[in-house]
Amino acid sequence: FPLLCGITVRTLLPSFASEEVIDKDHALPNPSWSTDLRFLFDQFMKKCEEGSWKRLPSYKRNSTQKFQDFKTHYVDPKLLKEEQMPGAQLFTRSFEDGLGFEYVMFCNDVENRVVCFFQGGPHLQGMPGFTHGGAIAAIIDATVGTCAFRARGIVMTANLNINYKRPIPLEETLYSEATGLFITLDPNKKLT
Ligand SMILES: CCCCC/C=C\C/C=C\CCCCCCCC(=O)SCCNC(=O)CCNC(=O)[C@H](O)C(C)(C)COP(=O)(O)OP(=O)(O)OC[C@H]1O[C@@H](n2cnc3c(N)ncnc32)[C@H](O)[C@@H]1OP(=O)(O)O
Repeated sequence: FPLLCGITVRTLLPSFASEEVIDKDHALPNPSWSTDLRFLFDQFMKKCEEGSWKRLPSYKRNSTQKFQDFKTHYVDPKLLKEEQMPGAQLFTRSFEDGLGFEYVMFCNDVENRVVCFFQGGPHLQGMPGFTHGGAIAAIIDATVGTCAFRARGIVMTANLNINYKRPIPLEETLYSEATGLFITLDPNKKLT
């Protein structure tokens, strides 16, 4: 699946403590967003108005029909009892505003494309001053996975290759490249 993944990374001071709100759409600007991230967001919102692109909302938990189908068809119900994982939430949305993954995805379903604009917060640090490679992998996986999911339905990552061309320094904008293999799940096979 073709992917255009723009990654904007900068580190921020932890000044935006917010109450956890599960149902809030987090793929919208908040005060921690850099000028770059805001600029890219505004550019793609204009494309949305023209009709070719759509902004994807993002929540800490997912209750879409396909997500429910995944749980129903592929996962042992014993693993999914709400009382056994009351705090479960989407990894990339499990930080307070500004501290972790700040991102927004836009999709173009005609062209099978998803673009993600991402800003890493201070809790994603790896080597001092740089974004952790695992955090970069996570956001790429989520982006390519969303693209595959929209094109083919319920998929899981079988393989992800990332070229970390340079460490991502703080306060800079740059691009990473990746390829991934996503397998459409067999409805006759349980995962566990
Ligand atoms: C998941 C979507 C839920 C709904 C989401 C709803 C809304 C979206 C909201 C948020 C989006 C967030 C997006 C997050 C994306 C994150 C994705 C992940 O991180 S997934 C987690 C990591 N991945 C895994 O845990 C997968 C573990 N592996 C497996 O479970 C299995 O290996 C498998 C990938 C399911 C494949 O197993 P299966 O039995 O189904 O298939 P086969 O093994 O028979 O293989 C089929 C076919 O593919 C070839 N294959 C398999 N693996 C590879 C590989 N690594 N490299 C190359 N080829 C591979 C295999 O040879 C077979 O080929 P053939 O048919 O020709 O024989």
